[in-house]
Amino acid sequence: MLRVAVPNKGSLSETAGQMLSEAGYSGRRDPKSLYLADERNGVEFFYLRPRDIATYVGSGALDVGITGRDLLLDSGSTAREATALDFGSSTFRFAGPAGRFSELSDLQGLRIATSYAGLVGDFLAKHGVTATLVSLDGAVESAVQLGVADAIADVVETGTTLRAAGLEIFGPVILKSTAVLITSRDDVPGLDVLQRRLHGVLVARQYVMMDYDLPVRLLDEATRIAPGIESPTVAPLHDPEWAAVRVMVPRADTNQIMDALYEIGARAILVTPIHAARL
Ligand SMILES: Nc1ncnc2c1ncn2[C@@H]1O[C@H](COP(=O)(O)OP(=O)(O)OP(=O)(O)O)[C@@H](O)[C@H]1O
Ligand SMILES: O=P(O)(O)OC[C@H]1O[C@H](OP(=O)(O)OP(=O)(O)O)[C@H](O)[C@@H]1O
Ligand SMILES: [Mg+2]
Repeated sequence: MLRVAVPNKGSLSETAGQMLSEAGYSGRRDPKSLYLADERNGVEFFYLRPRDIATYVGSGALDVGITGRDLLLDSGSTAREATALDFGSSTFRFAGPAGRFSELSDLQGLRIATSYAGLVGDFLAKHGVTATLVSLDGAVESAVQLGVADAIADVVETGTTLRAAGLEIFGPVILKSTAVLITSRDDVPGLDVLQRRLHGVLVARQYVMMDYDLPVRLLDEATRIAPGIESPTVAPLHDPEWAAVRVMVPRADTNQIMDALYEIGARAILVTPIHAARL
């Protein structure tokens, strides 16, 4: 059985569970369960703290896991990123009292609070800055007001937490993070199926199916607007001058593509969601 680590709590937990469920795997009913055997799919799920997942996967105790790229790098584990999963996106940034800092070298000799000492320590060393890291478990934004640090380095999503604490970001982007599938071996039986299924979920979320009718002479022009993954499916209509076209388009571009197709003469343009995909 493939042994998979899944976040049991925190920002990544709910969406990771949803993705696995959309990929056809069983999910735990009790949010406190730490283990589930999905016999039908040949997979065992271990629900662990996201921060610990890279350690389990890197050691070989578990085959694959879902965690954050920032947590993977912070852990120093030998596990590697196999697939980016397109949720739980954030940036990792330095922040300090509004107006006080403008560049990385301003941190020389100061105290930086963070829950990601490995990641921040590596970044500072690479850029030749020496600072004292103050390791905290969370709610790092309060560290400056409370006087235990001069600046912080933390996850920023909307920036609301920073602003509320009177802080602003400065200096280079330390990391762009997202949820990732990690592994330390390529030869695990069942890993390819898991990856293909998760990729299918991403495709189903990122694309919609578009159907429309079009005069045959306009097919090339329409294909330039919506080329699809391989190429659109074209079927004849009873009227020999018209065709029915079916094509996948990126969900985010749906309305622009519909407008452009209508403009050149497409009619009966219909959009439907994709529930599952295997490309
Ligand atoms: N707004 C966010 N806040 C925190 N983490 C986020 C956010 N958006 C994405 N993430 C990602 O979630 C992961 C953090 O996992 P973690 O378990 O620490 O979640 P958490 O929401 O901070 O939970 P907790 O603080 O209760 O432990 C990191 O990879 C981080 O980049
Ligand atoms: O930019 P924002 O949208 O405000 O989100 C970022 C905040 O969210 C996370 O905190 P979390 O709720 O995980 O608490 P924690 O700091 O205790 O982990 C993170 O550590 C930041 O504090
Ligand atoms: Mg947190």
